[in-house]
Amino acid sequence: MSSQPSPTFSSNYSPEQGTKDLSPLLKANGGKWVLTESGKGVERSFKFKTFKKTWEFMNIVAAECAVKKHHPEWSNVYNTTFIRWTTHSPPGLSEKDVLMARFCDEKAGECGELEVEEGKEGDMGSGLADRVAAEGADCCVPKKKSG
Ligand SMILES: C[C@H](O)[C@H](O)[C@H]1CNC2=NC(N)=NC(=O)C2=N1
Repeated sequence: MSSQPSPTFSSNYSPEQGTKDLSPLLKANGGKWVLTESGKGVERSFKFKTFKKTWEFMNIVAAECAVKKHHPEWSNVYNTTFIRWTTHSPPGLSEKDVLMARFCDEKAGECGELEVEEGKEGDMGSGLADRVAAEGADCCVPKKKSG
């Protein structure tokens, strides 16, 4: 048994509020999300009947990301998508991460989410998301204003 990480919130999200908002979403409290090793994010996998259903769900999430101006670290293979919510700047768990995690739970239910077998949900898709985050992402580097 390894010890549970504790959450690290973004500097603009009070730990009191964050803890209150996040707690019900965590597996430890009957939710489905687990904290990342660093405590700066939450992650879980979602499984659906088909690729089409999975893609539909990802489309719904992507549309909400555009509204919230907040993106996930995620990956997909066939009928499973792995999603991690973390904020890059300022680093840690932000209110948007918690809102988006809750949004995903709700929409996945509406898309017919299937149970992932206990013990099999573990690292599904996290390796791929880690690689993209480490090698590819220049998403949240503050951009210089042009002109
Ligand atoms: C300007 C824009 O809002 C920022 O770059 C946003 C975009 N989406 C983001 N998403 C995530 N996950 N973390 C961020 O820090 C972040 N920053």
